[in-house]
Amino acid sequence: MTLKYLNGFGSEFSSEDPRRPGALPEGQNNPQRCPYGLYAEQLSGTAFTAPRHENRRSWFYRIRPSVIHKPFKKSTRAKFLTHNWDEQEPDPNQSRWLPFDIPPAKEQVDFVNGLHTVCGAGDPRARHGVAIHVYLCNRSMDRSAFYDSDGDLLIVPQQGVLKITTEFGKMEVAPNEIAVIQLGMRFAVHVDGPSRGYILEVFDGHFKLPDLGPIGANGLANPRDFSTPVAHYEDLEIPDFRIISKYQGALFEASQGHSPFDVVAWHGNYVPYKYDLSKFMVINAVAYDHCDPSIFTVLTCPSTKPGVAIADFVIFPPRWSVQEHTFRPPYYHRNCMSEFMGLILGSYEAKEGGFLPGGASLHSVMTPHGPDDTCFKIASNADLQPQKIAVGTQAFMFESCLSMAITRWGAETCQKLDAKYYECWQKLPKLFSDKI
Ligand SMILES: O=C(O)Cc1cc(O)ccc1O
Ligand SMILES: [Fe+2]
Repeated sequence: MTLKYLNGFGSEFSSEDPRRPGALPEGQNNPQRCPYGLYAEQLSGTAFTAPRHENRRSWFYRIRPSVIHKPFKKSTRAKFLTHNWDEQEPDPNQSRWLPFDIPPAKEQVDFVNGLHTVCGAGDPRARHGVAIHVYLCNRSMDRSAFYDSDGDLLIVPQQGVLKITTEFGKMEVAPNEIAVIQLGMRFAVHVDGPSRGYILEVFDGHFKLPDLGPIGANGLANPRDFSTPVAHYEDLEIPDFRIISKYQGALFEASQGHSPFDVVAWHGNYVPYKYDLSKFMVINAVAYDHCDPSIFTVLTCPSTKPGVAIADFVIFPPRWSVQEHTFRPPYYHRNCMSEFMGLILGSYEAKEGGFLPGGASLHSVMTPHGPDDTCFKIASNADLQPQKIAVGTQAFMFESCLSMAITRWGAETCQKLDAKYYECWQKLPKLFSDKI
């Protein structure tokens, strides 16, 4: 079935399941009795009093209000989900992980159980911080839904299509697309087989489109290319349906006797959405020199300091490289921000090998990094013709102003950390001479 979507970013949407025309109350949010005997429920994504341009909320018209559930109890799911940033000694080294293993078919793992935290910083209780997780799973969530009370989730599938049922409706998210499920939104993930991807969780606030400054009114990720599901309800009595909440870094679950995906109509501007990365309008240098990668920012979660992001989601899309008299790959650098990178498809221009789809790297605050020796040699001697950076590649970066710690799972348990990563720079030659 081809799913329908509503297009736009930050828009006021309204949607009604076509099976119940007129379900959305007209002219008011809280009629004394809602159409079809539905309950009205508001989901607030910002403080009631947030300035109008930032205010986010949606109204659900649902078969039962969310409050009908038994008490939450501590959950034993997702053993490697953590916000304990003190499990390991701090490590300023360059880190690179080989592709994370998806569990074999004999171990049945769903999206929630398959959440593994790699690194992060901050505290959801102070509502400030980030966590970077990978999901490694092979079966669909069954009679359960998940929501995050700590932050927004930006989900980057690398292998396998995610079929995400949300309170707002359904969306399908394939590799090279992303989904954002914001604070508190309930969802369940169905998969067709082995599935792997990355998740950026931000505790501070919501993702925005970056300002475009002199770029003008159009470019980068265009608002009309973001897609939000349309209302779709199920009216199901299900004994012991589990609502799983991530709350203050731990998982809790509550039992209820019905599906939470019972929203017949909704309206508002606080919604889940997806975006196809191939739609990104790439802008870059067309004369000389290497632009900073902020030119590829898809979404940003700003901090309170102007221009400084709690986390940016940046991609490295296929594009033409045309700069004259320029070393075209990423420059060598040390950054006051943390750079976590992953690879969705293909290969990354600064690394010839070792950085593979489904793997990752972390270059922490002020940790030096840049092209490996092979890349340096090739790029320093290349004939600078216009060159297409191959279609079928997509690396990305979660860049954060926070100094992130690696978890025990990331450092040890996953057994994917490449102890030889540093070697890729050791053969960089000394080229210094007395000739200019
Ligand atoms: O380190 C990286 O590979 C990411 C990156 C890419 C780039 O083009 C410039 C700076 C930068 O940090
Ligand atoms: Fe970098």
